[in-house]
Amino acid sequence: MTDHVERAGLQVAAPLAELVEKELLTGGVTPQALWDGYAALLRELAPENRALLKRRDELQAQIDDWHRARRGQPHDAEAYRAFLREIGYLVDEPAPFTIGTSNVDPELAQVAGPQLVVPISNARFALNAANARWGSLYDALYGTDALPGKAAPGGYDAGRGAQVIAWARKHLDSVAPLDGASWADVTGMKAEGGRLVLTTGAGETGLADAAQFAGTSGEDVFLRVNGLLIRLKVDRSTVIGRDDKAGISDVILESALTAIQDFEDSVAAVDAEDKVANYRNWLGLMRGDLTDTFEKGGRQMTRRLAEDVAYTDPQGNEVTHPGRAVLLVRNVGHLMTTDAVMLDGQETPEGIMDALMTVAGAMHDLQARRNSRTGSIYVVKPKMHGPDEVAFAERLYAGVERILGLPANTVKLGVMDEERRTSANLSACLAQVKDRVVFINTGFLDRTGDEIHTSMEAGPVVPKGRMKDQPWLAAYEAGNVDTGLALELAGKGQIGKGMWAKPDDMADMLKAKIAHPQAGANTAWVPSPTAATLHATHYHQVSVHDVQEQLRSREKPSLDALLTPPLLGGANLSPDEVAYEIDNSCQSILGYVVRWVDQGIGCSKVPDYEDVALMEDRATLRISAQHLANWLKHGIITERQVQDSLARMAEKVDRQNAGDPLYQPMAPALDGPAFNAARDLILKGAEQPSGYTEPLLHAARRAAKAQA
Ligand SMILES: CC(=O)SCCNC(=O)CCNC(=O)[C@H](O)C(C)(C)COP(=O)(O)OP(=O)(O)OC[C@H]1O[C@@H](n2cnc3c(N)ncnc32)[C@H](O)[C@@H]1OP(=O)(O)O
Ligand SMILES: O=CC(=O)O
Ligand SMILES: [Mg+2]
Repeated sequence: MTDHVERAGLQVAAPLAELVEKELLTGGVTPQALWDGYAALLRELAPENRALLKRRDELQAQIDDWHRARRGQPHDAEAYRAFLREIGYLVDEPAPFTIGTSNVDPELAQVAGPQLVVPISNARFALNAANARWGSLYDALYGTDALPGKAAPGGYDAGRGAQVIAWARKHLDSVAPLDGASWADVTGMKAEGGRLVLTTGAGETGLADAAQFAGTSGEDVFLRVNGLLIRLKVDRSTVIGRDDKAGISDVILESALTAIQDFEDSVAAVDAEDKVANYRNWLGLMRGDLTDTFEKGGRQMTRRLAEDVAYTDPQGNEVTHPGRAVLLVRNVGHLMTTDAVMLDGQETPEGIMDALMTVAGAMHDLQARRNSRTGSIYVVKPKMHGPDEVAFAERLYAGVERILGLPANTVKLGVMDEERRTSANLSACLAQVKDRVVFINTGFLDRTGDEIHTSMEAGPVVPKGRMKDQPWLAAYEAGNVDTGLALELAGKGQIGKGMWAKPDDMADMLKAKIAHPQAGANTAWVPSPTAATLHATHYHQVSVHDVQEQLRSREKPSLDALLTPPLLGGANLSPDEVAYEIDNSCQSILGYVVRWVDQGIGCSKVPDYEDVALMEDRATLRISAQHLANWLKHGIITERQVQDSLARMAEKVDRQNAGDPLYQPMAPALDGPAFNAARDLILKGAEQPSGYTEPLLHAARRAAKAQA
């Protein structure tokens, strides 16, 4: 274990003490004030944190007993609802209130657009995410499967280029139409008398909606569609601009309005060294001086944060527009403890450490205001169960503000709606943070894991692929939007939707993810900058504001629908279906866990059973592990089948990773920390707290690090 030093009665890992004392603090906060405040906060809150986790376990035990006693009987929605109310899982609706969060940047409060998520552990990616505010539509279309076919290798493929240009022109015709002409006819563009004048073969024309003209920079033209900027880059010196009638060399979209720098499910951080490296990346982003030097395409390059974008508006004013996404930071949840800070010989809650360290780091931005122009600090809090846990978060961040001398509610909170007890009591949860909440996001991946775990004893659940058709999911997604609208979150923050987990499948994303703005969400998660740029086109097509206005009057989904467990019931599964499901889940569990445990990679593109690259993180792992644990418990599958599948799938995963020089094969030994963790996640899945994967993953990664 890392050396510890004593600070205000705490045992603090030496690298963390060094970070705090030499780099982290600003705004007149002294190390002594921080350590004193931290110790007092821990004495007050750590016991409460433990009590909240105990309460989770008690409720789960009562729910398990209820289901066991009714095994084989049909689901009785009324009795179940009454029972959940009696045990305190369901609480009363709060007294009427509305959300009162203020000082929120327009990227969260007013404009609808994509939200990118990125592991904080990778500086190169973290910088890229910040810079993903702007992305080339031409590149996003050219280099992915968004359009049929593929670019021919070696140099610019003019045929592919023509496809890209045609798509982009058609898109502009649909979202920024011209008066009686097509963008494909345009041969020149100029600003004249505050209007955009476009030359075509048939003469001059303008935008059908003149207000969509946002300005110019040199020959470049800026349009604004539903609040998002589109830059038509004009450069006849490039291969594309030279052959383009209007000289347009690229169409650059305002893409990731916001990005979440993630300390949670996409990273593998298990000790003080890992945490400090991650805090340092966040600090660099907040100071604005983070850089990363790496080799790409045989060339050494250094990545740094992008500059703002300047243009002249139609009235002739010089405008500076952000060049970077507004960054939020996702802290860990309430579950895990850390030995980076010990109190009275005990590990302390990691969430308390994250709160203090990430908010202290973000204070560097409060002067410069390069991230938040309104002087806010945006924290995302995951995996909270119900109003008491949200109230605890409120006290935690209020306590952090006091220690750091920040005005109340400087810290804004994004609440992940991703545990069932939160979805079922969402208004009561938000009442606890009503002046700080800045987003509610349906983290449907964790939510699916919790759905399975909560009803573990109720019976076997449907196959993973059928989860999305279950009543609870529709009620959850709609209920989140309806609650956000009813509490007047619109205009003050984000009503968000979940991740697109197939980073290589952009054609499908283009078709499917328009459903998110159409459902009234003013943001939704994407896994990469390219996906952000393509998803931005959906917000051009859909006015989320108009959708939200229409949704206000719809009937709220029923609580009973939300609480209907996704059970298989009498449905029969063929042996082939069962076998496929086991192999598919074992393969994805192994594929993810082996990189997590052996290499400390918390989020990766894992080739699935059919070699399709899927984004896997801890939430997708939680689903697969809980799913198999549930089928095992109810005899749909046997332990023997799981063991056999794990052995076969380990060989498959070894083959899929054969090209990675750092990879340690799991077969034939099948007894390394990674393989054992994967097996335990299934065989001991039912007894993991809320079905979480962190305890087993952390233990295995620490063992692997110790072995190395
Ligand atoms: C349930 C939940 O909690 S979901 C939230 C957790 N999930 C995430 O955070 C997903 C984030 N995404 C990722 O980590 C990555 O996209 C992965 C791991 C899925 C795929 O990574 P890779 O295989 O390396 O991606 P790929 O090779 O397609 O792209 C690499 C390029 O895209 C960039 N990139 C890819 N994803 C991201 C991202 N999320 N943010 C910033 N840049 C990114 C890389 O920086 C790289 O560009 P560069 O070479 O110029 O630096
Ligand atoms: O955090 C996101 C999720 O889907 O879980
Ligand atoms: Mg989650």
